[in-house]
Amino acid sequence: MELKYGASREKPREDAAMQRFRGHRVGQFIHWGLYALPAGRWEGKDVEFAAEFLPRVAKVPQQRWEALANDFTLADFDAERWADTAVALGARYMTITTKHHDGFCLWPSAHTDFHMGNTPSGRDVLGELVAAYEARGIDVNFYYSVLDWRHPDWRFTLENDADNLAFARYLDFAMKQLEELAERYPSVKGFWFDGTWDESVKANGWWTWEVERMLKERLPGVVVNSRLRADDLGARHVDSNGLLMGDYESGYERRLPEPWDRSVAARDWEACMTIPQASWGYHQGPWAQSTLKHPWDVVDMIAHCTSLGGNFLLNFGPRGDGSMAPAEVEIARTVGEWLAVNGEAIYGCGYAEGWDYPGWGYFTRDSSTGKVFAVVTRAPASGRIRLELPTGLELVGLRLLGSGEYPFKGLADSVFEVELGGASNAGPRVFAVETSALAHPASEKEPNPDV
Ligand SMILES: COc1ccc([C@H]2[C@H](O)[C@H](O)[C@H](C)N2C)cc1
Repeated sequence: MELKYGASREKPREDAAMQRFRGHRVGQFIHWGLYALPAGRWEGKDVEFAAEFLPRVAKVPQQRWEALANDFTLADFDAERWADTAVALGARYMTITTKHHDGFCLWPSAHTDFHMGNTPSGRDVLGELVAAYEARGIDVNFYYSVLDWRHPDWRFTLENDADNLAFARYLDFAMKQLEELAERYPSVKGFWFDGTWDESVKANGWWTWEVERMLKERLPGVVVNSRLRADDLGARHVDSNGLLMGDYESGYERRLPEPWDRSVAARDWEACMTIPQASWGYHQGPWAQSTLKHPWDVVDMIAHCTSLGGNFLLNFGPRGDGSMAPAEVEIARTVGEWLAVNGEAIYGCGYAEGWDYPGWGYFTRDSSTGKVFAVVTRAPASGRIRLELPTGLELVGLRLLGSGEYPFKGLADSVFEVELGGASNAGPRVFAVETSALAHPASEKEPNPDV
């Protein structure tokens, strides 16, 4: 159907900026704002919900929430140290909450009084972060919440002309803030929009289309997530013709494509994930701190995303004083040490066409060399894995990344067995799989009676 504000393309972007984003595969998400000060606790009680939702869940009066800005002293905030955690993690990009749902801005915005300029330090947090991360070769993306609980013209729904007039003023305010971000920080590589699920935004698909157009005009190459977009009819992420809006699908929030489904690889996409079970902002309570993910589970998620051509954005919630949470830094370090040895199977890699899902982990393929990797994240109880190659190929070599050649046994045409040899304390093993065409044409694989 004819859409004015639908998808701007039918196929994935292939320009250099998008190829760079796609090849990053691993990013560091950061949620930081006033919510890090109470950190999930209000009036002495733990509120067992995402820390960044505290003002809503605990029904904090607006003035009391705004007064937190006076305590936002950045006593222990050091952009260099944050950037060092991204290096430790092996992240190639970082996405920072410029403004979350409470409306507080991490930059001195000219369009509101609720920003860093009106805090004791007055520091431009975004400016310091952009400098520190880019000094380490790490791209910076901006998260921006369209939803704004504080702005008087925000509306969840549009019930009457007064609502429409107010919300038009709000959209104008938000457009001005986005123009301001593009103006002040022109090296930013992407925008991650959030807070676009309400009826008010869905009824203004034109505005979401305009935002994408404005940003791409001012910042050529900039990457925009699908979560910004609504079309003429209010369809989100994917337009009413079934085409992806924005440059990559960003619907995977605290979840990955389950079950593993090769059709996901047809699009660019990114999954974002918390380290605690369910809080993006730092939550000090045992409700959050007792649920931190194991580094090897994070590695499994990274390999899962890569095997389906997606990026993985792991979230960090710095504490109210600006220090990173030690437990999160430790997880970053362990994951980064794994990536330092095995990143060859992740960075610049994607879906391995023709290689079936093996069950014990994932196959990935280097998008430029075609080299295939086997990432064993769920070693079978037998201690051995079966490598089933695409028909017509034979296994001529296995190289355990970080060590060297690895033995295997041929069981039949295109089926090989690999003895893993006990658990590895260095985390999931990765093999580079070298193959060549079978000397004799292999018989077709046994037909699978279940299909
Ligand atoms: C359940 O409804 C939600 C869940 C998460 C969100 C926000 C989180 O605060 C975080 O910013 C995440 C990326 N976003 C979707 C918003 C609404």
